[in-house]
Amino acid sequence: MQAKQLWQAALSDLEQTLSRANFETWLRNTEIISFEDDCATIGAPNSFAVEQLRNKFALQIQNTLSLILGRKVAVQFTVLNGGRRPARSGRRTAAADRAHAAPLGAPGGGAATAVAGVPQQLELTATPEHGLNPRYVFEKFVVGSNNRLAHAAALAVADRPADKFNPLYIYGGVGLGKTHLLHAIGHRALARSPELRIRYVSSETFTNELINAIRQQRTEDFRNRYRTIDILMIDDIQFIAGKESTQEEFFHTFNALYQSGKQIVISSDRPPKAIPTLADRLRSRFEGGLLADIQPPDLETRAAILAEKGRELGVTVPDDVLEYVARKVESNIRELEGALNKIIALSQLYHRPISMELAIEALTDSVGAGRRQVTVDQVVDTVVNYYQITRRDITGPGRRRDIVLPRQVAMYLLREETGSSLVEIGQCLGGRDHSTVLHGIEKMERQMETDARLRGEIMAIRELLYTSAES
Ligand SMILES: Nc1ncnc2c1ncn2[C@@H]1O[C@H](COP(=O)(O)OP(=O)(O)OP(=O)(O)O)[C@@H](O)[C@H]1O
Repeated sequence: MQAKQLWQAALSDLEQTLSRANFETWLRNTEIISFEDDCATIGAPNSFAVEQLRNKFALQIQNTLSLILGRKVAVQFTVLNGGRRPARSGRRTAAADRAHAAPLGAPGGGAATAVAGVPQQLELTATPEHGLNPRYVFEKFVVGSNNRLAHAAALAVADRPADKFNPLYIYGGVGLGKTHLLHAIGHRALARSPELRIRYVSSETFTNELINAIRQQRTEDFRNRYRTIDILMIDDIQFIAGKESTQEEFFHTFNALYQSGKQIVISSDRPPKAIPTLADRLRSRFEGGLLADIQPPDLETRAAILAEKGRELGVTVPDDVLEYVARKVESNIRELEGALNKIIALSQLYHRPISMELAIEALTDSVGAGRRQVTVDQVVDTVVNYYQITRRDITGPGRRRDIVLPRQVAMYLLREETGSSLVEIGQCLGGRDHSTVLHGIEKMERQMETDARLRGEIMAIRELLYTSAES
């Protein structure tokens, strides 16, 4: 379990530094198999995933683990032999099988075993039919003034679908609990009426399923599947904005569900009117329901959330530590959890009690260190070297594609790796307007969803960046 805590802390970090698509595809379903002699053995569900991890993410994973522990560690990858095993044992779950798996062939291997008192809630698998994550329930959602309306509306929808708030559109910044609320609606509605057909889906999944259906000439199946759902929850709708055929299909799905009295719940990082590429008719449909925002939590709510996360992990965290962490990480709850996970990981690895001293040590060494370690100049230099252009090219007025792409990559990486504001990024790239920077970043995010080559380039630049930042 100590190894498991370490991996959980690393995943929290990686979730923030990798794109969502990369994290969900390659990292989400990994597990740590052993951590011995400063070598972590990470298991992935199949050999293709192992290859991807080894080729594209090894360095970043190694750096993240090294940062958490404050010393250099090695990493190796292997295929999990428990995760996709045919269900021979009948009653036992795949998770239980994994927990009792025989050594997996890694040096000193052997599955991590649970430590008494620490629940297995870190298991992040979701059941396939409705896509709900068992961790995200109302009981574990802390209500504060920042999310009160969204929480109340979500409860009402779960208890009386398609009654008052249809669609329910929940919006707010990254990592503030939108996904958690969507899943919670699904769990509660199912607990009340198990016969309901419920589906949680990210907009990427919706888009991919649509694309596959078109490719396989099975759009009719696709429509039938979606139009017979009682509660459809679609996460991060901003990603379908700009994708015309997806929007078109979603519009029809939306109408079909709405007209037959079914509930639709949508989440986004911003209100409909702030998504310029959203088709007008979709925007007006969304605005016809309830728009509920989630703001960043205040200090008290942040501390309460941390206490809840500690409880979930079966760990008692002293109040002063809760407050310290809550003061240190202000905006993003995912980051808040990551900070707590790191403290717990250190405490378990070194057999030290959770104290202010340990918390200060853990957070000074590693919270956000992956990001803060690199400077704006390092990012720009690494990008221009990688694309073999000059600083003058990237800061100048040139509009050639071979200059515009590196410039937008630099915008994206400056935002992701240094946390600079749009205005600061614009300034360091030749005095560009913040809206140009925003456009550049959004374009990269969209393109990365479908363009494997661009994803590879960005990954390679990131690796160079961290390698050079280390030396
Ligand atoms: N009020 C809360 N109480 C307890 N946990 C919370 C709360 N809000 C967020 N969290 C936790 O913070 C983490 C991030 O939340 P979530 O994934 O729901 O954010 P999000 O708003 O969907 O982010 P994104 O914009 O990246 O999709 C989750 O682990 C979630 O459980």
